[in-house]
Amino acid sequence: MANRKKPLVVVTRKLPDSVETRMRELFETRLNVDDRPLSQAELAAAVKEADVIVPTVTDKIDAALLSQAGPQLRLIAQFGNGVDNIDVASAVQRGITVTNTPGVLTEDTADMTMALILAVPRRLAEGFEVLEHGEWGGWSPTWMLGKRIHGKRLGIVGMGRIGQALARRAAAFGMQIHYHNRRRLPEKLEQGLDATYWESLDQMLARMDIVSVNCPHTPATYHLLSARRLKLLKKDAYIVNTARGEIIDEVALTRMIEAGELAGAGLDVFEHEPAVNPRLLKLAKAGKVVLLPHMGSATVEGRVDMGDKVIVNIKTFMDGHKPPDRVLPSML
Ligand SMILES: O=CC(=O)O
Repeated sequence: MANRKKPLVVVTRKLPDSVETRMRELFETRLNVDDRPLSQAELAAAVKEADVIVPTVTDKIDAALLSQAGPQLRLIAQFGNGVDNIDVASAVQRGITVTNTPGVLTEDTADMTMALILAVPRRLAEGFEVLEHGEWGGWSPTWMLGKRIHGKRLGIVGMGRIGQALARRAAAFGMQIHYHNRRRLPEKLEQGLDATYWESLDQMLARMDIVSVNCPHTPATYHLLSARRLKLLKKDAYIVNTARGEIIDEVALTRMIEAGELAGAGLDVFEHEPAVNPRLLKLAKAGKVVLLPHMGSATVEGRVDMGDKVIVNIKTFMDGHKPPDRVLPSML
């Protein structure tokens, strides 16, 4: 650690105050006080010097960047659950450990998913807009009717922590829970969730009223909901995505909603963030989609918990132990 007593930890974005204070106490820390995202050149300068880098979902830590890392870089402690911004295999090959912050954003992300499941069929954004524009003519038996949630079939794609937390919420709203996952859940867990397993994603998609994407983005899940698969959905089905934009073929999805081949969508994530396809924005104006700017895990409590996890991972690693939230290529 190059004549330094404490490891140099470079943090790429502004983190909650309490997290930054604790980091300063424990490590030699370079923070990003004005929260401007770092360019690739600035990231390269950081990995040349840092013992530990703390990136987030918006930083591209690919093989090209890692090839510029100094030999002192030992740990990439991601502030976030998803690690699709990091070339984990390259990092591990170079002897760099990668960690993330699983678990602490499960409930918040499941809440946001449920919020979108409610918002799209029940036309929340449209209702708000009517009031905002002073266009409300009063209650009417046939005006602003949405679709009932109760009794509908929810198909969860990816039944990990967030998928399961969503299943518990949706069951409380009277929805029937279906899921597709690489591995079937243990029988007890599946029964506890009263969830129906579909080995075939295609077959599940064809029968659902609402489909929620809750799997990680990996090479295997890129465009998992391809144009072909989206066509399997019922014409009056809705899609919700709080995972990663890349899992759905966004152009195909947009085209299908425009053509009336799908009822609508609730999206918290996009294929080319922070850019949002203007055609999706147009569909939002028309009340067909509800769009949010990647807010799934955005709670004060969640972000502090994520920061605390990052600190535990760094401290444990620096103390010579295996950090609790190691990410291995075999897990992806
Ligand atoms: O999207 C946020 C995360 O993966 O933590």
